[in-house]
Amino acid sequence: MVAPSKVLSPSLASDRSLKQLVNYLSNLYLKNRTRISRTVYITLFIALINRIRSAITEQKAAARRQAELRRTRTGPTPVDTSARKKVEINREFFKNLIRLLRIVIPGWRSKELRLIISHSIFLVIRTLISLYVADLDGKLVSNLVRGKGRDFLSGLVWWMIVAVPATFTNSMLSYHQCQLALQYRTRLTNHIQKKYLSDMTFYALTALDDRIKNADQLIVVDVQKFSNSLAELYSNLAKPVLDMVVYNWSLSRNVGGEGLFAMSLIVQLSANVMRALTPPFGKYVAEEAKLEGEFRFQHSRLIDYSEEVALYSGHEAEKDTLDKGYFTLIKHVNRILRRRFWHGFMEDFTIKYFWGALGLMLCSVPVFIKLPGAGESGMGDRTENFVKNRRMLLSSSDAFGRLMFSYKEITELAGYTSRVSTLLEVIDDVQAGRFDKKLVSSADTAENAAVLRGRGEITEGPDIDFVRVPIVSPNGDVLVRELSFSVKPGDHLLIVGPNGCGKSSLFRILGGLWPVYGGSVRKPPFSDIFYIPQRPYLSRGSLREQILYPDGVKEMRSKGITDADLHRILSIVEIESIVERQGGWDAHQEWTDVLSGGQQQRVAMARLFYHAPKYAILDECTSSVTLEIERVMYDEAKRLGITLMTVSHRRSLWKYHTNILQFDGQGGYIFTKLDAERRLQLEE
Ligand SMILES: Nc1ncnc2c1ncn2[C@@H]1O[C@H](COP(=O)(O)OP(=O)(O)OP(=O)(O)O)[C@@H](O)[C@H]1O
Repeated sequence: MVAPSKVLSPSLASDRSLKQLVNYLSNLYLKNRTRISRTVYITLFIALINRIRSAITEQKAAARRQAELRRTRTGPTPVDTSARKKVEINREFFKNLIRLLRIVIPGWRSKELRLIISHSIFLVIRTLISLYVADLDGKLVSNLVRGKGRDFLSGLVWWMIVAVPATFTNSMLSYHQCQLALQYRTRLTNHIQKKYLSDMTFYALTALDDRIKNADQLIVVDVQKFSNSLAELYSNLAKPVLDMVVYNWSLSRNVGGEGLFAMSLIVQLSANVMRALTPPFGKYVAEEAKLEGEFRFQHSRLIDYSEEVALYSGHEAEKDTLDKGYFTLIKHVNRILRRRFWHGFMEDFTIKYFWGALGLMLCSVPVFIKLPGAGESGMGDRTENFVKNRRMLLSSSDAFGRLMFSYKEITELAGYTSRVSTLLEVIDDVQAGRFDKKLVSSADTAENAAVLRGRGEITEGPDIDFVRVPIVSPNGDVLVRELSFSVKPGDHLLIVGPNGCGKSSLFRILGGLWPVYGGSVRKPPFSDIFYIPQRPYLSRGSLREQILYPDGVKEMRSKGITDADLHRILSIVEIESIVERQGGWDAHQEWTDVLSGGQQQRVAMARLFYHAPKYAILDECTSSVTLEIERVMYDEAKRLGITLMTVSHRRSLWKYHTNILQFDGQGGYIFTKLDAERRLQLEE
């Protein structure tokens, strides 16, 4: 019999296919002009067309709803130039596919391979059951024709018994296919996220390289589509190939034409019955889209704040949040899968077998109940036609149709393979220090080009010492040709200069985000330097985690710090009241929305006191707080023995520093002591 999903598949429901179907049904009608078939064909014909039309309308409406939902949840999809790349089925595709297959099926003993094997076994079982059902069908019909009521009834009982393993196998196949897609996706997402959140790759990918514009879209959407496509392709290729071999071998034992008509009636009638029993899949899909959107949003957020997270070295904390987002989504998808499994079981059983049995009983009416005008020979002719039609339908629409569609699916898979592979290639390049960025025109000058070709030396030490280090932006703009300065523990450095002269860039080099193109840099280990930006980064998590970031509660406990200590830290910057106001330390909020700009800067200061690092970079981080709070902050930081490097235009801050690095915005700079005389000069 033909699955209802196939009858209603969008491809079949296209105008051309519909025309072919109409022609086909008309031919059948002309060949079978008997009284009963005329009535049955006309009814089924109208029902089928109605059903296809309503399926098209439903699908269009669902697609519109999905698109609407995606727009409201995630905003417009960013344009990715890699998407426009021409994708072909060639050596490159197979090479990339094999590379991805090695990730999603990591070994002979992997769960994925076990799933593929059991999926294949169920495919074989389904074909065998189909053959058996075809055989049984033939016997039933022949008993019907011969008027053997007893044999017909016992055949009918068998039919219902076989229905149990048959429908179970079908449900199992779709369950396996979804499980396989999910497994592939989990493997690939874990693989990519592990790489993406190591070695500051998430920062380098956006800031230092132009090839990937929307890593979030690739990781969240394209990986999923690739996984689905790969899982679908296997069953869509394996099944028709298997069917063709088996059906050729078994010659005339097919199910066929009558199945299509019976199924169209069954689909029509069962649509009403099933509606009452169908779980709210629309709601589930909406929820799934919402969770997808949230997961994607978390990735977008990481891109928005990649610099801050990188300088905080917060990749582990971010990975936790992303993993949590992903597993909430997968939990939901798994729940839907289980519902779909039982719904599919029930749907298959009712539509294909229960209603199939009723259809056969309907055909038996003229045999057991004498209809006026119906002759014995007419019955035999009808049966023969039915059997002939069955064979025709299966051989023409099933195996060949599937194989034809599989080419389209392979092309789609090639598209997703190319996108996911490009992401992995660029990640590998970026991790190996190979960047592809459009350079500014000034990078073409001989002198600047020479700077860009060079490489500097980086060593670890107790202090910060830059010797003749060029400051170069990622697009090759040489901001300062040679910068030399040093900061010893206990020195406090003030950095001033016009906008865009390279003040923050200095910290990007210090934090290891930008490459060192020349000279030598000596710096303490990354864990000894703490960065506070002008726009404080507030993570997704509890209020407590905002103070600890990028530490978690486990690290806090291991450091012997308690909530009372955190409370004391907050009271230094006079925001201890937010604990009560926001609902305690464990309260979860979108903190950037609920805290004011000044409060957010104070939380960042509290974070500095919690970590008490050896060095702190304060990048315009007191712009929204009062002079009094600024004083408290500098006094407390110095009391904790933190060496400070401040970027600020505020004069009030000069008195807290011992040295000054002053850029002129033309590539020149002065590095000197910041004593009373110098302060006077600056004030002039
Ligand atoms: N990811 C990037 N890609 C390309 N250019 C960048 C990038 N980040 C910064 N730049 C450029 O580097 C230059 C120096 O930037 P930087 O942020 O160091 O300026 P700044 O001195 O801190 O300025 P401000 O006082 O406005 O914060 C600017 O011209 C900026 O456009």
